[in-house]
Amino acid sequence: MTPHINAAKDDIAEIVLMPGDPLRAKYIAETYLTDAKQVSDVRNMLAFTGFYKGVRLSVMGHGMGIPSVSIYTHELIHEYDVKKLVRVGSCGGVAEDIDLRDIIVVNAASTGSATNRLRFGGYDYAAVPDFELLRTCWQTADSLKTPVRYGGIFTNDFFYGDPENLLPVLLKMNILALDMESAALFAIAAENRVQALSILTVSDHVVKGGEMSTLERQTSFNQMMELALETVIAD
Ligand SMILES: O=P(O)(O)O[C@H]1O[C@H](CO)[C@@H](O)[C@H]1O
Ligand SMILES: O=c1cc[nH]c(=O)[nH]1
Repeated sequence: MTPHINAAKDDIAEIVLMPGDPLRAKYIAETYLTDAKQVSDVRNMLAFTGFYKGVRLSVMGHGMGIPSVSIYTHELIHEYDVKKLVRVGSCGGVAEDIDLRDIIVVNAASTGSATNRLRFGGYDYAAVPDFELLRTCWQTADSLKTPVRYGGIFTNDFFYGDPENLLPVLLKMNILALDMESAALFAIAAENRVQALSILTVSDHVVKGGEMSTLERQTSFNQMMELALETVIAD
């Protein structure tokens, strides 16, 4: 057990799917896993373990922002020997040709957070997902015929009140969307030699407007969940 996870060591699988929202974790477990049992509830950051098509895996919320995802992924890797972490999150669309409900598979995550720079001795770290997992996801999306966009996102420390110069540079550099965790997830995975991937659904568009309801965010990311689940069992 850790300060933030009260599962017994063997109660967490080597593969963990991670939405920000613990209720989305509950939804995934109830909808897709067989023999799912709740294995952690500290701070209501619910975790479940069960089977998807015979493969044992866990689903756990990671909360919002880099500090939160960093705590949970650190504990999962160091105390529970987790080897594969897949974020299944929401994001804010930025690029003009991105629409509400689009699925984005992140192939690079820039960030304004100082954490990766500190981790990387003051240099600019290129935060990328695990290539094998990314390749499996690409093959899986192809075989499921799931329309997916691949591209760079920006992991933001702000949800409200972005610095004024942020949006223009994101548009200039063809950043597809904003989230608040992927860049740290990729760096932590690389540092610990485990695999990470981030699949996001566009829940709102910061330039064009429009947003999904809270209930929709909790429950209607099914295509993304199926892509993530089929990817981890194929990898
Ligand atoms: O829906 P999740 O996975 O939490 O992802 C996005 O939503 C939260 C902000 O509302 C941040 O965590 C951001 O990364
Ligand atoms: O990080 C996020 C997620 C969804 N929408 C945003 O604007 N930002």
